[in-house]
Amino acid sequence: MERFDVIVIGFGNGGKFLAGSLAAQGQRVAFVEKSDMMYGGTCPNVGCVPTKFLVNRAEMVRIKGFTSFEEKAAFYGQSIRDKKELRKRILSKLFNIFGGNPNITLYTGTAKFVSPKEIEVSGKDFTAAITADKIIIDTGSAPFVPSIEGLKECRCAYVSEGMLDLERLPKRLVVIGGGNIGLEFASFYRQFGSEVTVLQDLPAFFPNEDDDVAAVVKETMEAQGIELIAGVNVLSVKDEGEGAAVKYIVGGDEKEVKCDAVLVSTGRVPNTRELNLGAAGVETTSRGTIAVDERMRTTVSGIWAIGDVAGSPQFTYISLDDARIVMNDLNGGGRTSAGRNVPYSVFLTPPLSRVGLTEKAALAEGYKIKTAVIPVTGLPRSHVLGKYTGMLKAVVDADSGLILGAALYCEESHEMINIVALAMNAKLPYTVLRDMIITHPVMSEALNDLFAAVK
Ligand SMILES: Cc1cc2nc3c(=O)[nH]c(=O)nc-3n(C[C@H](O)[C@H](O)[C@H](O)COP(=O)(O)OP(=O)(O)OC[C@H]3O[C@@H](n4cnc5c(N)ncnc54)[C@H](O)[C@@H]3O)c2cc1C
Ligand SMILES: NC(=O)c1ccc[n+]([C@@H]2O[C@H](COP(=O)([O-])OP(=O)(O)OC[C@H]3O[C@@H](n4cnc5c(N)ncnc54)[C@H](O)[C@@H]3O)[C@@H](O)[C@H]2O)c1
Repeated sequence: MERFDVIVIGFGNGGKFLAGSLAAQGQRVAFVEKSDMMYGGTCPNVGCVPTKFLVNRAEMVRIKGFTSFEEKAAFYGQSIRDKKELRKRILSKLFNIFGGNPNITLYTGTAKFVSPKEIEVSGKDFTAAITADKIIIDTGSAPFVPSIEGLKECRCAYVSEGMLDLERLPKRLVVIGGGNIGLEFASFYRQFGSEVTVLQDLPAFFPNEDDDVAAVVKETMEAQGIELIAGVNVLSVKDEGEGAAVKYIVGGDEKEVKCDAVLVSTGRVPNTRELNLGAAGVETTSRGTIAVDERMRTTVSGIWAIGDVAGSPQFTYISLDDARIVMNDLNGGGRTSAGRNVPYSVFLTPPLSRVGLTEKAALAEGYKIKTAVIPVTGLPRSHVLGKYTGMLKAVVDADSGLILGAALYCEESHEMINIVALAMNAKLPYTVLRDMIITHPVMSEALNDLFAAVK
């Protein structure tokens, strides 16, 4: 059995950071990744990067002025092929990222606990037994597929990963599940030229936003031609000719929608099944995620878990931040995940970005608040881009003047939101953003206007 100082299971963003950082400290690291198609984890291969590549390509349909479905379908097919090439380039770069590092041994195989300090790795043509006093689990998550009649057998039903390889543009796409994945795919497929219907089980879309923000985003998506149907119970998905028929109930009525492809985006479940956690005594939560404390320590001393598998917010930068917390813990620091401000962006057209509390959440938490809401129309950058859609909203603590949260629904909001998050993290009063000198003509100037409107 080969002995290491640390075993890192899973080549996600956090795992990559830990393997590199620990090796730089002179520790001998065994780095285990199950698939040679997944170096780098979900984000660069089948998650953030390919989807945002397609968001960007879909935007070009308008710029290039394609009008017929055939032109759009040809451009879409080429974009998927370009995306596949991009993945190959990223994969080979990530495979070689630790090449020549004498402190890192990369195993391409599935890791399974044999005891709290021993791991068996099963690769294509080898089995290895390895041991270390410290083990970090970063095995991520996989799509959850609900038990809907006919869904698993349906030839044209896909989860996000399969959909990202589909070279034929569906004329009609049905999306089951209106979360981040469902809405982003709905948005870029619509721009590529598909007719899109999103079926959401919850009574409303954007349940984490205030009603005024949710209404503007919904109206905009509908104006773009995306059909958003909430409060739905999907009954069945059946092959029909080359496509499928999806039956559902809404408001007591049974309905049917026909389509060429079905995207199933109904959430993701943690990858724990193959780990044989019982052999190590590592406990899981009622949601199936690995139970961790605020330092990402599991219930077994010497074993940590990070990212999606540990039930953290499912973002690649949180996998990284969890890893920073583990690194800090290993070095004797006291950093925890408590009170972390987690901004995020949903890459719609335009993107919807959020940080902190909504108005309704702030009131529910007992804050005395001031708010500001401004439209995007009239901002200098809007004129430059010719894009006038959206709104911005901020919530401020009336007593302290600190920013409690913001929703930015506008072009470039995925960049702007990090400025607001910085101000919140640094505990700056809202007046700092109101009065800050900001270059021109950029979308961030809107932060001057937004915080000037606080009342
Ligand atoms: C379509 C899509 C779009 C997304 N878009 C965004 C976005 O725009 N921005 C954003 O921040 N987040 C986005 N996410 C979420 C983000 O990709 C994930 O939250 C993030 O990748 C999780 O990182 P992780 O380190 O926890 O796990 P992962 O990146 O999933 O890495 C886990 C790795 O562990 C490996 N593994 C699993 N089991 C084993 C085992 N037993 N042995 C060895 N290896 C194993 C897996 O093969 C995988 O490579 C998106 C996700 C999807 C699916
Ligand atoms: N831009 C980003 O940062 C980004 C983009 C994509 C994904 N992600 C991450 O990936 C994670 C997974 O995304 P996701 O969209 O699969 O999950 P999600 O949890 O965000 O959304 C799933 C949605 O499907 C609905 N649903 C569940 N079962 C259903 C059913 N039977 N019928 C109809 N609707 C149903 C749920 O109510 C929910 O709204 C997200 O949590 C997100 O953090 C992030």
